[in-house]
Amino acid sequence: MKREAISGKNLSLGYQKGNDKKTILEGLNFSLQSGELTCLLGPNGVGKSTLVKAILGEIKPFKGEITIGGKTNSDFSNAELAKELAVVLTEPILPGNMTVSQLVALGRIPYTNWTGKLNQLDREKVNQALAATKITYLKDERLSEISDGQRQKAMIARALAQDGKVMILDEPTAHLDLVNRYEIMHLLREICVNEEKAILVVTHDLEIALETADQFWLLNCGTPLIAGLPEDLVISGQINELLPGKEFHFDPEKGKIQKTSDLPAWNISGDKNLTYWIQKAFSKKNIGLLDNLIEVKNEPFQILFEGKTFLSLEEFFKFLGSRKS
Ligand SMILES: Nc1ncnc2c1ncn2[C@@H]1O[C@H](COP(=O)(O)OP(=O)(O)OP(=O)(O)O)[C@@H](O)[C@H]1O
Repeated sequence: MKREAISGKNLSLGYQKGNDKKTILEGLNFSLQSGELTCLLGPNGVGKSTLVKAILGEIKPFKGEITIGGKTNSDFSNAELAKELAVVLTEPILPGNMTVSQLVALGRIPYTNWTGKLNQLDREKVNQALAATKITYLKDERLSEISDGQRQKAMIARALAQDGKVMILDEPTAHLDLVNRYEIMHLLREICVNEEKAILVVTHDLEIALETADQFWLLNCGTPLIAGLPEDLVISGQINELLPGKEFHFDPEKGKIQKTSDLPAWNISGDKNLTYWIQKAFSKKNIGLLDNLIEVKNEPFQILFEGKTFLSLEEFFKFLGSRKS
C-alpha cells in the first residue's frame, strides 16, 4: 500500500555564508511514497544534491518544512534518523580488505552499541540484505577483489540492513556498464515492492529510469519540481523540461533523447526501423539530398541504389564518396 514516507512543503533551499544567502530551490513541494521507486532527474547544478542534503538534515531550509513519517526532520537525532533513512552516496571510501558481509554489517550500527557486536536479529538482517541484493555468494569476498557493480550491490545491501523505511541513492549507476546499470535499477525496484521501502534515486540515466521508475521528479532551473508517472511526463511532453533549449528533444517513439535537426528529406523506402538507423548514419555523415530512391531490404540487409546493391552502410558511403570525387 502506498504511504507518504517523506514530504516537503513550500521549501526554499540553499546555502548561507555569514549574511550571504544563496537560494538554489524555491517553492519546492514533494511527497515520497513507500513501495515506489522515485527517480530525481535534472541537469548538473540544478540542486538535486541540495534537495538530498535538506532531506538528510545536513542543510536547514530557509523556508518550509520537511517531514519524515509526519515528524519534522530537524526533530530527529542522528541516531533516530539513521533508523528511518539509509543513504548510498557516490564513490564511498571503503577499506579494501573489508569483506562484503563486514560492510553490510555496518548498516546495523544504529542498532548495536559502541562495540558494534551483532546480536541474532542483526545477523538475520545482514543475511536478509545479502539475499535481497543477491550477493550472499560474495559475503566473504574482500571489497578490493570484487567488481564495481558487485560493490554497488554491497553498498545497497548495507543500506538495506539499516532497515529504515527510506533509501536515498545518489547516482548508484554511475561508472557501471549497461547490464549492471539495468540490474541495479531493477534490483532497487524489487526492493521497493518486496520490502515496502520508499526509494529515491538521483540519476542522469533517463533511459534506464524510464524502464524502472514508478515516479519521476524533474528539476529544472526556475521551474517548480515536476512530479508524475514517467509515462505521463513523456505523453505530456513535460519530459522535455530536462533538456534546455531546442537542440535536443525526447523522442517518444524511440524512448530516448535525440538531437533536433532539420534532416534532408531523403527518399528512402523500406522497413521503418532500418530507415531510422540509415537516417541517423546519413545525418552523422552530412549526406545531402540524393537524386534517386534509396531502397532498403531486410534479411539480408541490402541497400539498392542506382542499380547497385550494397550490403552495409559503410559500403554505400564508400560508393557515394567515390561518386563525388
Ligand atoms: N556547500 C555549498 N555552498 C554554496 N553553494 C553550493 C554548495 N553546494 C552546492 N552549491 C551550489 O548549489 C547549486 C546546486 O548544486 P547541487 O550539487 O545541488 O546540484 P546537482 O543538481 O546535484 O548537480 P550534479 O548533477 O552536477 O550533481 C550549484 O550552483 C552549486 O554551486
